[in-house]
Amino acid sequence: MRVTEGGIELEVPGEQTEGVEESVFYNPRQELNRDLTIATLRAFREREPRAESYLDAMAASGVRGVRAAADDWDVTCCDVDEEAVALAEENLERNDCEATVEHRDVNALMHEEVFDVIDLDPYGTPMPFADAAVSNCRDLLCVTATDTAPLCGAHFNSGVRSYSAVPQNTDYHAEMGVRILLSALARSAARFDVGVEPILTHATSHYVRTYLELEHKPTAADAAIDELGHLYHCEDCLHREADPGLIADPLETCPNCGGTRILAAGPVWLGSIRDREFVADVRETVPDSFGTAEKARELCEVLEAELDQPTHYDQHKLCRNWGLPANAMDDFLADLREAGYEGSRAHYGGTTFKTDASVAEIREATADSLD
Ligand SMILES: C[S@@+](CC[C@H](N)C(=O)[O-])C[C@H]1O[C@@H](n2cnc3c(N)ncnc32)[C@H](O)[C@@H]1O
Ligand SMILES: [Zn+2]
Repeated sequence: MRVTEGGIELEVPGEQTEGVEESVFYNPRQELNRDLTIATLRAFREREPRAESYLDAMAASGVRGVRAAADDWDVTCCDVDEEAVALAEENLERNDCEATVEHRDVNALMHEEVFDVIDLDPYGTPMPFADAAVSNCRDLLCVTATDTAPLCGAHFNSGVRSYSAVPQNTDYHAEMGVRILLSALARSAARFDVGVEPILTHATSHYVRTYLELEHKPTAADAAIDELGHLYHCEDCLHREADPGLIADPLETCPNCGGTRILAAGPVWLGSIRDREFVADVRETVPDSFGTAEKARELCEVLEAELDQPTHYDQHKLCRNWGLPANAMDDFLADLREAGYEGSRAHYGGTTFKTDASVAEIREATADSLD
């Protein structure tokens, strides 16, 4: 079947069912991910004009590589699957794009060649590719993780194995995934004296995507490790605390409700998940012609305003826990701000928000409007 995306045309094996293209080599549900990738590459090149080479490490149909090549990146597409490689070659040719195509295990390729930008887009966890990628990527590492159940603690053992960290299943599960992934990538990079700075990260429908600016310097690696810490979460009242540093000092009793059902997670990334200015640049770079332009810009806008507190709340879950009806999110946030706290929406869902107020303070600040 023929697919058009971001101004390029692809031929992929598969069928269109009810308007949705289904193919092992092309996932239409990742178009937002790819549109944001291209916008990020454009914004990043403005920031780092030296960046020229882009490795589409798991090319499949070659869609990322073709789109990057159409934008004048010096592209290498790699895939271990023979059919995928043939397809990527066809799709490059169909769009008059030039790129090097490699049929091999991308871990071997990354250990042999250095790239300015590496894009990891595997099925499931990216961690088997992290060492080769962080040590052989010069400037920008783009990573997708689709194994959200292990990342958020729903598949606990698998999460511990893949990420060498303890995830916990909480009401902020997608954000738990973001922070577990960033922690594991920061620790992988640190082993090669590389520091990571997440300049854009989002959790969207069953995947996490992050863009890490790399600095090859021991002190930068130390700075990234300084962003790690632990989270303690009360299962009874949803009170949570962030504990910076690698040595955990877990809460035994909840300071809010006195409960003892406390979950401890970590090491997680407690730092910022994006650079506000960079995200604004990405938003301004998204052209109207992209299929997901509106969604991509909206996501950037929310990310720009999102507070840096390491865990978001879900207004509906809080209200349910309190046995109170939820009101409009804007009124709820206005109450928080009126009481002197910071409050923002969060990109994890329509009822999610961030604040510097504790659960008890949120309840007090919003009580009059909810009763
Ligand atoms: C999720 S798909 C990539 C989708 C594509 N990047 C896109 O945006 O549509 C994952 C691809 O990784 C390839 N792959 C898996 N292990 C690999 C390895 N070790 N080296 C290179 N490619 C690999 C698979 O063959 C598959 O085509
Ligand atoms: Zn509690």
